This record gives sequence, C-alpha cells and structure tokens, in this order.
Amino acid sequence: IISKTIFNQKLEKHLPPGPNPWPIIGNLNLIAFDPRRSIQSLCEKYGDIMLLKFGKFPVVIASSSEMARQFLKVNDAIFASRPALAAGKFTGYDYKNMAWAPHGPHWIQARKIYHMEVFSDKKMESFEHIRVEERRDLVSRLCSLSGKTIMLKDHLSKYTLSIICRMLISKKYFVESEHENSSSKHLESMVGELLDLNGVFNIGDWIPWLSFLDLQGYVGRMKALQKKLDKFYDYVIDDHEAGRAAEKDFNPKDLVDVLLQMAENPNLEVKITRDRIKGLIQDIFNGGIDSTANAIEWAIRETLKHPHIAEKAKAELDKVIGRKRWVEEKDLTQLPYIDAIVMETLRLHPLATFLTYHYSIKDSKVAGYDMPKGTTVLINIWSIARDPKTWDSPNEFLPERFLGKEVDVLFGSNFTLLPFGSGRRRCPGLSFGLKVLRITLANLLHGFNLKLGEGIRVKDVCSEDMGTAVTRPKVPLAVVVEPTLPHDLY
Ligand code: HEM
Repeated sequence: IISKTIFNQKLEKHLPPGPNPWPIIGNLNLIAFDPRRSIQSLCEKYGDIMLLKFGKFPVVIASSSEMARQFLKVNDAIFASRPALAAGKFTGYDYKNMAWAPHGPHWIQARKIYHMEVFSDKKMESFEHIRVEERRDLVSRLCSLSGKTIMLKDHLSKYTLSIICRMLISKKYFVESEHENSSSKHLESMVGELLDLNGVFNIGDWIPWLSFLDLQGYVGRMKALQKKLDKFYDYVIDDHEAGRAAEKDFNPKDLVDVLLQMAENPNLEVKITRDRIKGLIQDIFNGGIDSTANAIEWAIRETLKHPHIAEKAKAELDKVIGRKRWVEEKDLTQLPYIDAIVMETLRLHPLATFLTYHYSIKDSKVAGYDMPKGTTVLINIWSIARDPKTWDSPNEFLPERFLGKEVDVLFGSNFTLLPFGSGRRRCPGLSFGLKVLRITLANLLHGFNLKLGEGIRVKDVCSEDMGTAVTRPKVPLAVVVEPTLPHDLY
C-alpha cells in the first residue's frame, strides 16, 4: 500500500528522483547520523537534483551549477524564503533577525538597512580606519609572539570580532581579562557556537511532535546561548540609549544608534522593536566573525601546505609593494596572485557545505519538476565547486586556475562557484568579508614568514574539515611567525 501510494504520488506529480521515504521519518533513516556525508553520497547516486523527505517535509538537494541557477536565478523570487526551524526561533529572535526571516516586509527592510547603514561604499570607506587600526593591532600582536607556537585562528577571530564590534557598536565592550565572562574570548566562543548551532541538523525540526524531547540537545544549547547573548545585547542597547539621552542633538555613531533612531520612526513599514535590533546585531556577529576568520585560516593553511604558493605570493608582494610598507586596500587590485589564492580558498573551503536553507512560497516547476509550496532547498555549493565537469583536478589547491579572473567570479553570477550564494538571499556582507580576507592574507604573507608549529611536517597539515555543516578545519593550525619587514613597521 505504502509503495503504491508513493508510486501514485510520483505519477501525479513529476518529482525529482530520490530514495523512497518511510512514513513519519521520510528519509531521515538515511541521513540522521552524518547528514552531510550521507546527503553527498545520495547525490552521487541520484544526480544533480534529488528529492528527500525530512520527516514529511520535501527537501530538494541541488548539486550542479545548472540546478543552482534554476533555484537562485530563474526561480529566485519563489525560493528566497527560509523554513521555520528551531535555529531561527531560538537564536534568531523568533525569526526577527535577517538570516532566518521569511521573505517579507521585515526581511526587505532589514536588507535595506544593512545596505545603507553598514555595507554601502560610503560606509565601508568610513570604516576603513577601523580595519587599518585593527590590522596594525593584529600584526604587532603577532610580532610580539614571534618564535612561539601560536594558534592562528584565535588571533584571527579576535581581530575580526574587534573590527565588527567597532563598526556595529563602537566599542569592544569586552576587555583583555582572565575573567571568563568579561573577556573577548567569551564573546568569540559564543559567536562560534552560534554559527555551529545555526548549521545543525535538528531532528525536532522535521518531526515536530518529537521536538519536545530535544533528542540531540541542540534546542537546549540554543536557548542557553541566546540567554547569554541576550544579556550582552541588553547591556549594549542600554548603554547606547544612555548615550543618546545624555547628548543634545545626538548624532548616530554606529549601527545600534541608527537602529535606535529608526525605532522612533512611526512611518516605517515594520516597526523596529528591541528584539529586531538584537536580531540584526546578532546577524552581523553570526555572519561576519567566524566566516572571515575561518577563510583567512584556510588560506594560510593551504599556503603552508604548498610552500611554492607562499613564495609566489611573496614575490608578487615584493614586486608591487616593496619591503618598506604594509599592503593597503587600494593596492589590492594590483595583486592578482593573492586574489587567486583567495578564490581558490573559497572554492575548496566554502563557509558551509550547503547554502542556508531556501524555501518556496508557492507551487512552481523547476527544471521540469513539480515543486510544491513549502519545499525546502539545499544548494550543495561544496559539490558544485568540486564538480569535475567544471574544474580540472577539482580536489587540488591550484590558485593558478584563477589567474586572469577578477574576484567578482565569487559574487554569484557564475553558478559554478557560490561561496556567498546568489540572488536575493546572497550574503549581504560579501564585499566587507572579501575585503578583510584579501587585505589580511596579503599582509600576513607580506609581513611574516609563517612556519608550521614545532614538530609538524608539511605532509601532516590537515585540509580536512570536521564534516559538519560549517566547514571548520578538523585540526587547528599551530604556526610560528617571524616578522620580515623593518622592525619599526610592527
Ligand atoms: C568570507 C566571509 C563570508 C562568507 C563565505 C559568507 C557566506 C554566506 C553564505 C553562503 C550565506 C547564505 C546565502 C544563502 O542563503 O543563499 C550568507 C548569508 C549571510 N551572511 Fe555571509 N558570508 C561571509 C561574510 C559575512 C559577513 C562579513 C557578514 C556581516 C558582517 C555576513 C552576513 C550574512 C547575513 C546576515 C546572511 C543572511 C542573508 C539573508 O538571509 O538574507 N556574512 N553568507
């Protein structure tokens, strides 16, 4: 009876191929224990578009550039929403942030605010001094640790966190301290956990009547984390409100000031509440800190694994910049090999295996298949960027393949490479993240000899990730840094 029902359904509707689902659990039996790897191997079997059932919910996996184009360009307006998952409810202020917001007036308004108040060319320029100062701070900190084995990622996360804090909330709020709850390390670890929890596969999302059991403990962790972050945001907002109250003719200095000012505007289509302010701050913490730090770490890791690539990059830097100054943002267009390393890094090590879930708001037909309203879509950017039909030697780190190409191949109009997504939901922090990644990588290679930590051999440098949705390196990178520019530059 079951297979007949399924067969009839498939006849009535032209659905993408995929394994037959079980009642209640759908195909969860095939993927629940190692979702990422299981989905990848099912894609190999069923092809570039596959239908799975997560519980009773249809989930389509798109694993080729053409299928990505179908969802992110041809049918973008239909698939630009998000499913209502626990991560959005418990870590996205009940979908009042941007990343988990369904397509609608709140999300449209939020994106406009981001574009105008954070990522416009004018704003990006006005924040340049922050990026310069924090970069100086990073290189002098690294210089002071020269000769010692350090965990590079710790320094990179601290650096991206400081830039974001100063742009968003003007201050760092957290100080260098041994006290766990007031150190920047504390905020960093909360933000790292936030990113991970936003990528988990939570069974209760797909079998809602089981959600109260919180079988994997993720919802409990989300709630506990959100409570801690909420306390921090309350403190920041209260402090900003006090600043506004104390100053006559107050001039907004950062995004929180701007949002508080907008909250007083009765004519906005969607009222900006305190929770919406928190959600929007949280998006930038969630999206901007670890993503960029991870990408810089991956790039350095690959150059350590392939010393000839580091040498070639240094030769370019010596020729274009010389040995008497640091690289500045205006130099970036003169450094094609650095850009090639960046592009190859984001090809092999995207932030996540799949883009954040997309979700359809009405019935549609995609590539000849019927897609009912409420279909969730996972775009498999990891497989697309390693597709042997598009890429020669797809698993090798070969920056040369990008020589002669501009970094805008990363912007999503070429569906063979989608590290930032494409279409309406494309990453709004793209140009900021990319700028920080390019300039930091260039300066680290220019100003330091980076060597592997004691006892680590080149062949031991691991390029594997942890196998979770967010592609974090399996083994943290331990390095020794040696300054190479004149001492007064550090
Ligand atoms: C190398 C750095 C970064 C990478 C690789 C990256 C990647 C991504 C990806 C793949 C998405 C999902 C797109 C989709 O759903 O189709 C995304 C969304 C997003 N990113 Fe980024 N990102 C980076 C940096 C940043 C930065 C610096 C910020 C903010 C400061 C940011 C904020 C966001 C937000 C808010 C979203 C959700 C957009 C929405 O749902 O409308 N990201 N990012």
